Amino acid sequence: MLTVQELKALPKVELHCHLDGSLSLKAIRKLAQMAAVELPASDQALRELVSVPDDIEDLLDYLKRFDVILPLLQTAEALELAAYDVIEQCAAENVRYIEVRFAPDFSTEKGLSVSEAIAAVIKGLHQAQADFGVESGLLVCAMRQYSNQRSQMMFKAAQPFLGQGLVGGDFAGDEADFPTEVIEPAIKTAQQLGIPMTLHAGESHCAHNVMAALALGIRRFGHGVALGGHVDFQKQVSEADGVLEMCLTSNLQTKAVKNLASYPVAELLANQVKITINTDNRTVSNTNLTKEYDLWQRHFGITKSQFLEVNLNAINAAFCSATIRQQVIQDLQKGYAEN
Ligand SMILES: O=c1[nH]cnc2c1ncn2[C@@H]1O[C@H](CO)[C@@H](O)[C@H]1O
Ligand SMILES: [Zn+2]
Repeated sequence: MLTVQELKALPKVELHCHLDGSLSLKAIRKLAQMAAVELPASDQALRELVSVPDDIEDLLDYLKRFDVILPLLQTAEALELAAYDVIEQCAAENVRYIEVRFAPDFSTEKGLSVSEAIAAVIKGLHQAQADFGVESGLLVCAMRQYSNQRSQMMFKAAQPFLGQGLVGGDFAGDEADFPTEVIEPAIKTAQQLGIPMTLHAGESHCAHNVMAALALGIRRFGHGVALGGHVDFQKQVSEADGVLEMCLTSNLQTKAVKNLASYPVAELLANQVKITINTDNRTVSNTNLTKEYDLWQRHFGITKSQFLEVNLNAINAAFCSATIRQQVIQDLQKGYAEN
């Protein structure tokens, strides 16, 4: 087994990380100061406020934790600082490329436009790239519980940022009550606008949401853990070269799986489904990528050469440019040979 230090040093690629769920306590304090919001004085109390305990009920319960952070992300300055903060954390665990996602519609409460919100996050990502050398791309999340019209407006406002830092789109939020069929019109609009799409699907015991997304031409699935036990579906995903953005700690917390033993890693690997390892929300889930890798090696016996494969799956499925892809593949191969 690799030590935590060795895991931390390995170059990594992450495809599934929410900006609003991944802020350091230091950044949260700074943002609260900027928004004139009072926070608990002790870091322990603050962590309890912004992270989930183990005994939450489900995804909707999990999503309530974002209510503390979102009021702090209502200005361009705040969003820029937040994006910079997430990349700073990624640099500390040698992430070479990351796709960071957020919902612009959640940052318009105080009059910021969707375009201004996106521009601010991209500015923070670019500044951090210059300072820390971590390549990144932005994904905009539409929310499943919003109307198709609202999501379509968001994607239209986002589209001009493609090639300027924006690399794709997503749907997050309440998957159980708003299945893929309901959001299909907005997905199609995004695709017509040329926005590469990933989708939270198969997170809330709804394997069919993955299949519905696959039928729409989508090849990246946030979580996809509900495919466990559905061998036919797994084979279809594998044949279509689909990739799962798996987030173990988050899935245990939201009860997407009952326990570690029922996490379908062996099954997915046996059926050649490509998987990637991600945090989902560093702060809300109280994790980081190194911790996730450690869980994967401890509980599923994933080896160093499999970690390389997982990272190659990620960079090959990433919505980055060919130049970045080549550079990151080189970094991965060099890093795994050396470490
Ligand atoms: O695991 C998840 N499943 C579904 N939605 C999520 C998850 N994590 C975060 N969000 C939602 O995505 C928004 C934009 O980042 C967050 O505000 C949260 O509501
Ligand atoms: Zn997510």
